[in-house]
Amino acid sequence: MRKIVVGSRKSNLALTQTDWVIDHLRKAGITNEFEVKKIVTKGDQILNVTLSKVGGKALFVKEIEKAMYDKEIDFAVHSMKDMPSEMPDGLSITTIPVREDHRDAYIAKNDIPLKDLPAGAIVGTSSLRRKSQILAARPDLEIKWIRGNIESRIRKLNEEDYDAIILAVSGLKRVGLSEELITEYLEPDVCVPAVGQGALAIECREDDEELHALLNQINDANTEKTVTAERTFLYLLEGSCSVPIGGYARLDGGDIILTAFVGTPDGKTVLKETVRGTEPKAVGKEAAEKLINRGAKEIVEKVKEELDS
Ligand SMILES: NCc1[nH]cc(CCC(=O)O)c1CC(=O)O
Repeated sequence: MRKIVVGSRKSNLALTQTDWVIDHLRKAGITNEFEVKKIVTKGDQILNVTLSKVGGKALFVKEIEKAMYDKEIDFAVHSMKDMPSEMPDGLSITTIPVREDHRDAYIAKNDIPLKDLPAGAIVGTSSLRRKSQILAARPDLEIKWIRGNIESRIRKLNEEDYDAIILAVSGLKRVGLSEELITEYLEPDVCVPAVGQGALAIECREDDEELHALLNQINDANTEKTVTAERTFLYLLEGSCSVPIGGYARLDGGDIILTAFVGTPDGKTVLKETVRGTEPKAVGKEAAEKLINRGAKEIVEKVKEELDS
């Protein structure tokens, strides 16, 4: 029986996600041997600059994709929200397992609620999407960039001058940190999450049909539907996680309900649309068109120009 080699970044989050997938494949009855191969990516090496300035999420996936082309690895597990909206030739996201919590977590020193933070309090995040929405709710706060893995952000909250930080609930749970750290769960009506947040993307060679059949055992049709609606919207806006875009879709009976967000980094303009429908791509497209009609493309273009300069 074929041994399957899985590529993973070295971070605790990446290794945990990879182990989660292998564990679920085993539980689904797959008896193949699995080997995990650790790969160091550029994104892991560059820690002292704003992520959006150095090329965004592509930095985390390039080396892994090369290993896949070279057949050094057979598949890789990524955070869905780190996946570019377009995939390189010959590789695709073949499998989407069931989604973890989609929300952002607000974690404050001394558990002070977001509405009670004093003016000028410092909130740490390196995401323009989070910055835009936090400033929209609280224009009197200060946003300060914070980098590093989840564990080191929690440490920086305790040791540096941050009053609060924002992290994905899913990441926190996956690395085994306690949800008791969370002061508030930010529902999508307060902070629309990143497209794909909480979901995993399993990427492999398009022609590896034997592997597709195995991986299909852990595909989750509902997550696939909602993530497809979200990613269609992201693709049509030519967005990535380095610009202030968010999208979250849920199911209501047979309907998909997508809330899509585009804002300016200063939070002064916040555009949101909620679209309901039955076909994921049509829902994503309708949300994109509605936001584009309201000037979303111009916002995205302007942010991209500022990041380039
Ligand atoms: N941007 C980094 C990143 N990429 C994926 C996750 C975990 C969240 C997820 O699984 O979607 C995180 C951490 C965070 O945003 O707090």
